[in-house]
Amino acid sequence: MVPGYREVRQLGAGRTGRVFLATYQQTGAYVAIKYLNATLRRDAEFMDRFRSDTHELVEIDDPNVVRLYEYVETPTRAAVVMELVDGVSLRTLLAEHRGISPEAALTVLKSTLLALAAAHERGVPHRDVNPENILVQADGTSKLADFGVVVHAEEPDVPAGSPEYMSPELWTQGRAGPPADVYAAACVLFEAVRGRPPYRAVKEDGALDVPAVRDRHLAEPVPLEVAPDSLRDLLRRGMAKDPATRYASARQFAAELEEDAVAGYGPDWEKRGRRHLGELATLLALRFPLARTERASGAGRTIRDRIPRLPPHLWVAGATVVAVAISLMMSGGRLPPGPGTILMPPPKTAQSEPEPAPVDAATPARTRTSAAPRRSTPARTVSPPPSPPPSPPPTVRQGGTSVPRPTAVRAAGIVGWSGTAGTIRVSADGTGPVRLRISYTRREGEGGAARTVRQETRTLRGSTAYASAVTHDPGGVSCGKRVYVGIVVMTEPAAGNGPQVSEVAVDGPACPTPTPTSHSPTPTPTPTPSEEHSRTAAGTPTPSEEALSQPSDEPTDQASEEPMMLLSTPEEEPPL
Ligand SMILES: Nc1ncnc2c1ncn2[C@@H]1O[C@H](COP(=O)(O)OP(=O)(O)OP(=O)(O)O)[C@@H](O)[C@H]1O
Repeated sequence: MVPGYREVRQLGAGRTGRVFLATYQQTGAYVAIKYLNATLRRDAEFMDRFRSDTHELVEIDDPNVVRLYEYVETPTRAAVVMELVDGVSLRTLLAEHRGISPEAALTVLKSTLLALAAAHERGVPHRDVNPENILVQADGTSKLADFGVVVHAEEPDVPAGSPEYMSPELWTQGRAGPPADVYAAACVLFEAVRGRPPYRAVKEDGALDVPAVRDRHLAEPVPLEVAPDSLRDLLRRGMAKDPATRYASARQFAAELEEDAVAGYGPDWEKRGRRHLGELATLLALRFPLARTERASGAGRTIRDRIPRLPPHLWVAGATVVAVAISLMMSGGRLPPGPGTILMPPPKTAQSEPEPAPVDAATPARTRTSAAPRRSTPARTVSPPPSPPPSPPPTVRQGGTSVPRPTAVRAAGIVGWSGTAGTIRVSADGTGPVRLRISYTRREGEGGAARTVRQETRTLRGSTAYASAVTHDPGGVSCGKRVYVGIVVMTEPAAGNGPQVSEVAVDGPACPTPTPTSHSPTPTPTPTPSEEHSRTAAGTPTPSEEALSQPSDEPTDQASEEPMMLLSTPEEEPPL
């Protein structure tokens, strides 16, 4: 294992290695660690190139790129320590939902192209852009992972990469570079809207027919006829067979995408796209890396104990909120109990416990490239000593390289959620930036599915304890109807207690009672016991709600600097 980190559980394994969820021991911040597999480690050419790429990659601090914190190489391991993205891959999302809306597909593509532009401008191609390497978060933003980590094919004469996304010049001349990345990104756009890659061919046994896929990339026209009109130009130029007629750069592709998207879908296209993506990702929240974290380590044993006593009407399920709420509980979330808080029972079937992570603590670190957030000095690679020292060096960095110190978010919580207002509290172990991703949901009645009606992102910085007020217009409620208005809060870096969710019932006004014949007075509706835990849509705000209310809270998907109240005294830390 990488010195200085504690591995929590395996997140998955692909063709290039295994990925673990881990914490940085000094701060408790979550990270993801990828161990490159033996095939890659034995490939001297790959390793030389990858080592040199990491010098550039650690310097890239871009919201569209999964941040690379450290690259650590020992005689027996090569590990990439990176930002943990609490989300799902675009591959998983597409497998569940088939195609996504053109706006959502364009949103993902724009982020991917901006990530590529950031890396290309530092001279680093990605080499394997495909839906597995694009990670989508609950707020609909996405990040590109795995720069430079590309596996060689087992078949002879097949270049490294993923055949369904490989450009003609990569097939014929092995030329990986920015144009090939642009081509692959356009293939991802096609797959996102159609639910399948542009060129597919399978053998009788169901395995990919690689030579047939190659031929189709080389000779078959781009299947534009099955793509929405507004995407055709982008696909035509993005997937041009000749790199000279393709977009000149990822940045140019992104700029033209913006123009076409505005022309085709209006100025709000990205807001809608992100909202759609966020909804789809949120439905898969149980698969987020932090969804099972504390349960896996045993800390979730008292899940039932943490469920506040709720009236029966609050034990209701809407698809989105169920998913998030279950993930919250499985991650050991502790919501402040209150009448407006909704929590779901844990699933009936137990999830299997994770495999213990491989431990390699005795192996001395030999090469280490690292980045601390906002570090300005270039990363350095330490040359391996002639022979490993007899005992492992302390986890202190060799050669003066620094270790990442991302601010860890200890906990987040939602206090006093009323459907129209509430306060999000966040405690962190440092003053570095913490992004709050807030989604507001609404369900029509008990059996209704939750819809995300609004999302916003805020950035908190400069303190270790925050209270950030939110206000929300839950919309109208018809007479005699009840809706459930929810708030889902995630942080980046991910909070130690996982995503937070709270939901309240909001009742519409009483319907007028029909009085067919007489002029007898209309009976006053008697409040049901459950109404003690609801508030009416037209209800008068309580004094505390008034105190929290802010002027019109326009929906925004843009990151914004949040004016906030800083809590400086320890007792004012969130009650989490
Ligand atoms: N930085 C990260 N944060 C959160 N999850 C991650 C991160 N990097 C990878 N994962 C997840 O870990 C799992 C394994 O990833 P890995 O990159 O090894 O496989 P892959 O991308 O599916 O395949 P390949 O190795 O062929 O690129 C995937 O589910 C992926 O979504």
